[in-house]
Amino acid sequence: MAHEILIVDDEPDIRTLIEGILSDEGYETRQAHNADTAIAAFRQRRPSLVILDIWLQNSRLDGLGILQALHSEEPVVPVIMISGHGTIETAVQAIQQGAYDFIEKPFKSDRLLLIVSRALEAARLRRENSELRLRAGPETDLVGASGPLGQLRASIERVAPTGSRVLITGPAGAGKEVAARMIHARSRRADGPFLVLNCATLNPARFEEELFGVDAGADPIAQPRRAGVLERAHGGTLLLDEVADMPIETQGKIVRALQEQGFERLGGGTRVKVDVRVLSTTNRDLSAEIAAGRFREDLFYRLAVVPLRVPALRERREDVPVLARHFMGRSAETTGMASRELSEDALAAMQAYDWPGNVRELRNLIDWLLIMAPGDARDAIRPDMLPPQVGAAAPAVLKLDRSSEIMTLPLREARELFERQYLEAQLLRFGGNISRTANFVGMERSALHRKLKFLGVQAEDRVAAPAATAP
Ligand SMILES: Nc1ncnc2c1ncn2[C@@H]1O[C@H](COP(=O)(O)OP(=O)(O)OP(=O)(O)O)[C@@H](O)[C@H]1O
Repeated sequence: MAHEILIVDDEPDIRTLIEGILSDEGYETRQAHNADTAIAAFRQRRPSLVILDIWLQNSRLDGLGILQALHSEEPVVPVIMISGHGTIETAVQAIQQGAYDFIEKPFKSDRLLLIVSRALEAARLRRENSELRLRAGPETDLVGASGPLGQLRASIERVAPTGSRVLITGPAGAGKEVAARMIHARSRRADGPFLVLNCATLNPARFEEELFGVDAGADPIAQPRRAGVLERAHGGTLLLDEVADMPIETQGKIVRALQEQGFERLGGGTRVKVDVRVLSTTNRDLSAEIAAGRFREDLFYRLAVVPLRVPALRERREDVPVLARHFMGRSAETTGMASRELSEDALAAMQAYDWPGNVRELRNLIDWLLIMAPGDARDAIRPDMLPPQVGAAAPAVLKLDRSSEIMTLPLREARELFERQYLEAQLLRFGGNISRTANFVGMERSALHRKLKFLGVQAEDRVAAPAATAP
């Protein structure tokens, strides 16, 4: 089927010109002239791609605003910005906010067609990649080498065989679901089912039906019996994902179900006895939810028999290289593409970045790099191939070639500047741990201490966390 492209520009001539170029190549097109018509057209039917002018007259939002609105609904549809004279900076900003590329006015038809076909190809690969990832099955092991992750793994190994209920907290994308799958996989229920009930996306009106199931109606063909997740998870594990979003009325019912290891189906009242281990996750502060009257305290104590916390990725930067290589391997395997090396400099830049989206963001970045990074599969990924927000976090020492500051200094000061930046970057990589940093940079611990003091580098001397041990 032909790709359909939405052209958003306030000038009818430009829209007609672009439409002509695209339809000669067999693309279908639609047009919009301002924010409202663009968003309406987008909602009416998702296009394969959007070509979007930055500066629009008589429009509620400019190109950047429209980009944000479209991406909040559908982040995978590629958007190509059209920049006029004086809007290049905005175009660069648009790329930082997720636009695929930009094209400058006046443009040649060949260039437009090239960018369009590349954007469509990249979107196709991304789609295939995530489909393949789903087929490859979810992770059931927390990958990582840092002290905090080692401690978490050790706690999981200890709690998994006990059958206790576990509440897993931590920020979005940090790996809470992976931790839950790991608990199930290492428990005596490993051969039983593992089901996830996402409390955040479920319609509150359908919650109890999903949880407890429904009895057959008077006419069982019209309304057959439907088992809920508690029943289907019998002999296995049920994960209540984002449990803070469970409606308060349902919370009371689940307390009773947990207490009695049984419940009644809706619509008929058949009593069902089940043996299910319940795990739950949340990225909210449940004590604040309890104080605000949105979460039942008795449910909290039932779910949080053992509380576990998955730390944010920026609290365990040592995991970044291990995870990045792991995802590169997995992504290459599932797509059949050749895996790419990640240069030490690129990994150091990635370690310095704060990862607001945590491991999920890192995983998506690796998928993106495998498909989009320029150069041959044999070339290592360098820091300049990283997206701007990640590259910008690179330690100053990696950008020396771009800064002329060092050339204006006498040797002693230049050396000190370099040493300071280099050691700050290494400390960041090793999570502030002096022993590991000293080991890596090839200095005695005490000598490194002295050097840091001399250079005025603040260093928290954290002791290496104990390695993960089995119970
Ligand atoms: N330590 C890890 N090892 C391997 N993969 C991981 C790890 N942590 C996270 N992932 C991967 O990162 C992605 C996000 O992880 P997960 O869904 O477990 O996060 P979450 O904390 O449950 O997020 P949310 O709160 O948004 O549901 C998944 O693709 C998962 O496979």
